[in-house]
Amino acid sequence: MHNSYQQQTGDMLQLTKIFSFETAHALHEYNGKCKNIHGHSYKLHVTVRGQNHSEDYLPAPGILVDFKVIKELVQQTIVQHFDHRLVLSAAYMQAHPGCSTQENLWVWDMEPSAENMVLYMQRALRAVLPGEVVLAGLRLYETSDSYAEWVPAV
Ligand SMILES: Nc1nc2c(c(=O)[nH]1)N=C([C@H](O)[C@H](O)COP(=O)(O)OP(=O)(O)OP(=O)(O)O)CN2
Ligand SMILES: [Zn+2]
Repeated sequence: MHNSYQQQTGDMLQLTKIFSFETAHALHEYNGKCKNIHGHSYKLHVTVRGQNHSEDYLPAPGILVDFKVIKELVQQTIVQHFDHRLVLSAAYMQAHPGCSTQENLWVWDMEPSAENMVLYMQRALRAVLPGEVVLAGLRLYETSDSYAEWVPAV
């Protein structure tokens, strides 16, 4: 008899935690309304998986990594930095110098598109994740029907 977590199938055990934050941005050289400063209620889905899949089940306390640990790490490395911030590229700032007086401004070398944000987030998070888990994916919803996703190379 096998327990619920069966190595024989080669199945992967993953955990996902979802975060929300509000960020304003603009896309330099974008041909459309997103060239102007506007905000999104972002949703970030953070998925981790275990490094070691040799057990039929997880011994007590039965968890891969505490959801609380993921929560604290993501809050510290991502949410705190993005929430209620205005993210603009250096190129955008050069074209719109008046924005520099904004107290919550965060200037990036790159454009703060969903793609570049998720790339930044995977770098930041992979640097702090505990050894027993690896980052298996990040999905950043900019709107309810648009998201950028990072998945590791196989
Ligand atoms: N590949 C990407 N395309 C777009 C990005 C992005 O980050 N990556 N970003 C934007 C805007 O910042 C914003 O997301 C657009 O929001 P919104 O206008 O609400 O989205 P839609 O165009 O899908 O909404 P409609 O209201 O249906 O026009 C644009 N593109
Ligand atoms: Zn936008």
